[in-house]
Amino acid sequence: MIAGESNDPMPLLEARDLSYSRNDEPVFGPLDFRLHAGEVVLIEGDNGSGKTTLLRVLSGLLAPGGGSVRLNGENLTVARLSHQVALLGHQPGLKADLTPLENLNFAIGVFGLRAGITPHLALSSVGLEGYEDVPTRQLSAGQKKRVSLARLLLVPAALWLLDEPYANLDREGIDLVNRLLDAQARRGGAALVTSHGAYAFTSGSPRRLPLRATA
Ligand SMILES: Nc1ncnc2c1ncn2[C@@H]1O[C@H](COP(=O)(O)OP(=O)(O)OP(=O)(O)O)[C@@H](O)[C@H]1O
Repeated sequence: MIAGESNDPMPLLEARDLSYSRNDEPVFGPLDFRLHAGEVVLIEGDNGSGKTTLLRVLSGLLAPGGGSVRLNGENLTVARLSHQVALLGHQPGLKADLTPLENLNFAIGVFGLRAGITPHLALSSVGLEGYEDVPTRQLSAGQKKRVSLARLLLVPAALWLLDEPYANLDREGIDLVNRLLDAQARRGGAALVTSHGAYAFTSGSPRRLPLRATA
């Protein structure tokens, strides 16, 4: 039994005995953790400790080797994942030939749109006003990262899985990520964040989930 289980409100995300192995070699786990609405949790670990692999399992890209993941008390399904979980990976996940606006409209078509925001508003919130119609291939790495952040703002997912969201960003971009995480927590969402940087989510003192290389 996990400490505090009987008194806890329903967690947004719950992992029990979660593990992943590759070629019979353990990558992480078994892990038990819960993430509640309004929480940002930092996943910490050395290079190769399994942080990216964990996020890929939680986002449904990889099947768990063992254990279970529940979202709002229910087992993961592809339909639930696509509308409730947003993954920001190492790669920006954008079509290079499309403009930022076209990329965002594509994402809205697949994942839906959060109430009260538009693609133009999202792009201006991440400092990309004036870049709406530029082919994405012409953007810098940091500007592409900002388009990915605009996509997070647009989609209605309650759970954000952010893999090194600060990578390629300047100081102002780092502050932007922290403001977005704050806003996500305040509106009742939650986020799991991997980062090597000491600048990660400095608002309050976020809970930390340590991962250790198992091999
Ligand atoms: N596609 C793959 N094929 C085989 N092994 C892989 C693959 N991806 C990752 N690994 C291995 O799985 C382990 C965990 O990798 P993972 O990328 O999850 O670590 P990480 O904690 O995110 O690392 P980093 O801090 O360097 O980003 C490593 O030992 C890595 O070599």
